[in-house]
Amino acid sequence: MVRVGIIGATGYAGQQLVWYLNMHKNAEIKFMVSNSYVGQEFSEIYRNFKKFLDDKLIGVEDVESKLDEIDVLFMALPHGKSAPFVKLAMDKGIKAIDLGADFRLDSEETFKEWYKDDYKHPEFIKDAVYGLPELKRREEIKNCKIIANPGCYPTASILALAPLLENDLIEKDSIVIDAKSGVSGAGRSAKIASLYTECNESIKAYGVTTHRHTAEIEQELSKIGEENIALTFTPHLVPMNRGILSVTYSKLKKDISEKEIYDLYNKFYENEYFVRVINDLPETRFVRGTNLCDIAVRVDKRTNRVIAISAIDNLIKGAAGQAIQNMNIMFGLEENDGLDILAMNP
Ligand SMILES: NC(=O)C1=CN([C@@H]2O[C@H](COP(=O)(O)OP(=O)(O)OC[C@H]3O[C@@H](n4cnc5c(N)ncnc54)[C@H](OP(=O)(O)O)[C@@H]3O)[C@@H](O)[C@H]2O)C=CC1
Ligand SMILES: CC(=O)N[C@@H](CCC(=O)OP(=O)(O)O)C(=O)O
Repeated sequence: MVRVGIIGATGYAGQQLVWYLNMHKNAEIKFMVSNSYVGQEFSEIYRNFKKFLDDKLIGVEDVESKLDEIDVLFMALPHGKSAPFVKLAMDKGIKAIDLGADFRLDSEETFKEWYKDDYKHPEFIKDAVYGLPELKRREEIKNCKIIANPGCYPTASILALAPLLENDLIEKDSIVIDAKSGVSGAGRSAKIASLYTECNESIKAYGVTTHRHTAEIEQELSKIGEENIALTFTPHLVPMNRGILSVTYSKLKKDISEKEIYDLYNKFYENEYFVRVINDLPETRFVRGTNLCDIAVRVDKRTNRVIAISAIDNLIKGAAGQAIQNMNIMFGLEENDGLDILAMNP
């Protein structure tokens, strides 16, 4: 049994972690931490858990004394807030999985440029592994102390583009990513932009040229493509609760058929339980509630562009599901333990 603690259990990503871990046969939730609801039952905040998980939430000041009870500490906190808890976990020799961005970027300068903040504990960057298992990082994930769990848009976008770069099929300065997210991606805290009246019956681009996920996507794609990649990433907010659709465009380097590209995608993802390379175009409703990522590709012969499209659930493959997938690898469990769920549709 893997014993876990969750800080930020009351946020959207945190409650999704709780949902999956609560029914994970090989994991046991030892404590859940909140900032605003200390002393209340978890099921008072998320009433779908009533009778199934009524444990009381503890405060951040109690975390240190509870670390002896767990094997791994999950953090689903605003940026910059996880690093001090990671330090506590490292001091106790406990593994840490951060759903935020505190250890995702390899360079302190890049972090400062995109997050307008300093890395809180840069001494741990070397110990953190970017936890996207489908990039063939399982050995590193298994042996590391800290998982920097990828962001939601980066997960969808990197998985869509990785086989093209691995096979050197595209011009590296030609990548454009047009991605759309449901509103839960913005978290549960009150913000005017997330109000029903602000986002219902409307769609908008935001963070154009400035979204911090650009750096994360560039970092990981540059490693696969073995050269520095700069790309255009434009996120959009759409009026649905969850889901990300990432539509990527890049210029092909050579004449290659759609069928040949599909063969390369199928080979790249042939042993990946959570990636489905599909012929139909991905839709968020078919991955909703799951840890799956659906991917399809099309070639536009007129422009010689390849369009790779992916769909994920931002809270699951884009956050909590991926974090549990990483935990499963770290603790030698089956990778799909507790995550073997299909979308309920309609
Ligand atoms: N939403 C998503 O789709 C995704 C989110 N993530 C990442 O996961 C993390 C959490 O995001 P999300 O769940 O959306 O955010 P929410 O705003 O929904 O939740 C934030 C959580 O952090 C807690 N918190 C806030 N401030 C503090 C503090 N100073 N000390 C301790 N706890 C604090 C809140 O506690 P309380 O409720 O008690 O106030 C809450 O549990 C972020 O880093 C985000 O980037 C990653 C991928 C996808
Ligand atoms: C719709 C929406 O607002 N989405 C969030 C992405 C949240 C996320 O997962 O990213 P991090 O973990 O890197 O914060 C945003 O664009 O900021």
